[in-house]
Amino acid sequence: MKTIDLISFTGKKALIRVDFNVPLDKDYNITDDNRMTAALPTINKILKDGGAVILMSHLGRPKGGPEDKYSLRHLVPHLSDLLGQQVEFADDCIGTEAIEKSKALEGGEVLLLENLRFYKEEEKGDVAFAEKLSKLGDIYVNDAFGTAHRAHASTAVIAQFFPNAKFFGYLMAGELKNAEKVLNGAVRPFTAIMGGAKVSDKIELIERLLDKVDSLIIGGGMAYTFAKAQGGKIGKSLVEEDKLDLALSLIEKAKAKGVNLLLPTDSVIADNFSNDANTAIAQNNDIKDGWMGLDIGPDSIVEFTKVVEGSKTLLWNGPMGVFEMEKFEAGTKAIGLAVVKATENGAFSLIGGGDSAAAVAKFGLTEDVSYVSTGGGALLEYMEGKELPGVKAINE
Ligand SMILES: Nc1ncnc2c1ncn2[C@@H]1O[C@H](COP(=O)(O)OP(=O)(O)O)[C@@H](O)[C@H]1O
Ligand SMILES: O=C(OP(=O)(O)O)[C@H](O)COP(=O)(O)O
Repeated sequence: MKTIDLISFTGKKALIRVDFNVPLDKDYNITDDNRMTAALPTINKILKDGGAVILMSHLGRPKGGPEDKYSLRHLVPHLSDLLGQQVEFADDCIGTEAIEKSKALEGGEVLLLENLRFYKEEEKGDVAFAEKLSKLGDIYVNDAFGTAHRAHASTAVIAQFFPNAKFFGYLMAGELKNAEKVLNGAVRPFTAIMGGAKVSDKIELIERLLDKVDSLIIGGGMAYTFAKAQGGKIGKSLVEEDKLDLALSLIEKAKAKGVNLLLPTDSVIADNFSNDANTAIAQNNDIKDGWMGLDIGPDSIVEFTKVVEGSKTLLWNGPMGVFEMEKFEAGTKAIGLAVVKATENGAFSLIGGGDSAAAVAKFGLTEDVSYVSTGGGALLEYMEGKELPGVKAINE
């Protein structure tokens, strides 16, 4: 793999695409800095070599012009703390200020550019815009795994201007290595745990995983589409009516391939979507009219936990319930603890997806699993077997 270990950055300016798309509260405090800390090893290696670092990123989804709430300026104090040195900031990612500040940058110094998505050219993958960005550095490094599934100017198009000077950062390399380990080098038994809101988001992944896993656990909101497809009464639980046939065919495929498919047998049900709702336990095929399933129930926890704890490779994408509300967090927490127990017993556990990472963090388990990916959509697409534009651009 073409990583930054192949070169020394002494006397060079590295232009690094990072994914600093971090959540901010209304006072611009960073509520989860995982994506920033994950990029530190790359930045520090280049600084240690004596190189200068120019960081570029997007933040949020601005509509194509500057908006203060999406300014990367808000990240400068925390990034300076993390690096133990003052980070310079340019009010624009191209133009005179960016050029002058990059030129003036000495080895060991760090410059952060303003949000790339303040230009609509970024998401359009505009070649002229990519070329302007490319002028700022001598070497291009892509460490933005979370954005690697986007064919944008800074993530993919820019690479053509560095035919002999484009590399993966350590975060990219680590993410790809771990995803590969699960997808093509899994020690058995291999269990995938899928959850979250919608089946439709994860169909392709489920289909592909049926060729790889020994067990597939399906929980969360998507489980009710399976329950209804099998003739169950699901009240007003989340359902995708147009995916009922697909759910049945996935059950059939699992059977044909000898995959142990586990669906919840019971649920924590509620009379409305709120932490103040009245709750009860119900069989998954017998949920009262007007009630909805918002977490897996106690019997399902026991069944799922057994399989998780006996696994040697685990891929977890999507929470088991509405873990953001205390009344519906038990299923996700129990599965998280089972993943940790399996990991302590030698399993490799990979957690992916923004909400799954948030759930693991909420229960304080981040340090106790093998790897929490910084990618949501990017990891899913990689696992589905798609070529990520950000990866392809470096490799070709
Ligand atoms: N039974 C359920 N009913 C409604 N929403 C659910 C249910 N179970 C989980 N969810 C919601 O699904 C969301 C996460 O789904 P998703 O985006 O697919 O996960 P990820 O970001 O980990 O890939 C969470 O906000 C969670 O509250
Ligand atoms: O947060 C991100 O992806 P994710 O929501 O899939 O985790 C990335 O920064 C990509 O952002 P985008 O989905 O606006 O292109």
